[in-house]
Amino acid sequence: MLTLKDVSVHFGKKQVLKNISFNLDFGQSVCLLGQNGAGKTTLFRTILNTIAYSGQVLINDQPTKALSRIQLAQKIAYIPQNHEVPVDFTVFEMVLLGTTAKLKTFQQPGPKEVAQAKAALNRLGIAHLQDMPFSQISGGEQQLVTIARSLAQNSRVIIMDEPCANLDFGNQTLVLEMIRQLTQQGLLILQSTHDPNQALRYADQILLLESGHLSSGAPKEILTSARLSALYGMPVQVFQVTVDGEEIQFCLAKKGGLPHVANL
Ligand SMILES: Nc1ncnc2c1ncn2[C@@H]1O[C@H](COP(=O)(O)OP(=O)(O)OP(=O)(O)O)[C@@H](O)[C@H]1O
Repeated sequence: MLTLKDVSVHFGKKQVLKNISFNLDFGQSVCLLGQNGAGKTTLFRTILNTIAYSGQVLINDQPTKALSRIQLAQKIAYIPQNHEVPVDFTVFEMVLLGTTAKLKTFQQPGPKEVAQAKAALNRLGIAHLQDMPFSQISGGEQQLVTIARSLAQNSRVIIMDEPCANLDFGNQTLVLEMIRQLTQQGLLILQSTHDPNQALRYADQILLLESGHLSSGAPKEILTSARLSALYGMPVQVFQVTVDGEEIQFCLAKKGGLPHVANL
C-alpha cells in the first residue's frame, strides 16, 4: 500500500501541496487530475523522494525517506513523459536497463536480468520488437517499452506522467488496456492525465488536486458535472450510457447544445 500522511510542499512562499493524505492499494488503477500547474508532478516527485516535503510517504508502512535510491526504485518505478534517450538503445537494451535498479554499482546484467527483460517484453506482447532501435518504433510502442522496462525493474508500483500524451486514439487505448491488465495482476499504477474521460473509463480511484488540496474517491463520486465544471471553469456535463451491458460515464464540455442522452 502507498500512503501519504499530511504531506505539504512549499516552493519559497508558495505552498503547492497542502496537507495531502491518502491510501492507495495494490491492484488499482489510479488517475491523478488537476489543472496545469496544480501540482501533479510535484506530488510524484514527493512520492519519489526527489524534493523536500513535510509529512510522511510510506510504502507498505515503511517511510520512503528511510530507503536508498536503489531500494526505492525496487519498489516504485517512474515513467516520465519524455522518453528521449541519449544513446539509441534497442528495445531490448531499454528494457534491460530496468533490471539495473537491483544491481550493485558497475555490476553487469547477467542471465537472470536478461530473462527478466525477456519476460517483461513477452508480458506486454512486444517481444517481436526487441531488436528494433527504440527511436524507430511508434509512440505507442515506445510507451509499452517503458512500461516493460518498469516491469523488468520488478516494482509493484508504477507512476506514469501522462502516459497517453501525444498518442493517437488507438495507441491510447492500447496503453490504457495494458495498464488495466497489469493492475488486475496486482500492480498499483498511478498516472496523471488531463483527460477526464480516460479517468472515468479506466480508473478505479481518482485523485483530484485543486488549489493544493486533494480529493479522492471513485470516479463517479469525484468526477461529477459540478466538480468538473468548477475545475475547468466551464459548463461540463457527465452522462451515463449502457453499452453491451456495461455502464459507461463520459463527459462533454457544453458547446451551444448537448446531445439527448440520459442525464446523470
Ligand atoms: N522547482 C520548482 N521551483 C519553484 N516552483 C516550482 C518548482 N517545481 C514546480 N513549481 C511550481 O509548482 C506548481 C506546480 O507545478 P507542477 O509541475 O507540479 O504542476 P502540474 O500539475 O504537474 O502541471 P502540468 O499539468 O502543467 O504538468 C507550479 O506553479 C510550478 O511553477
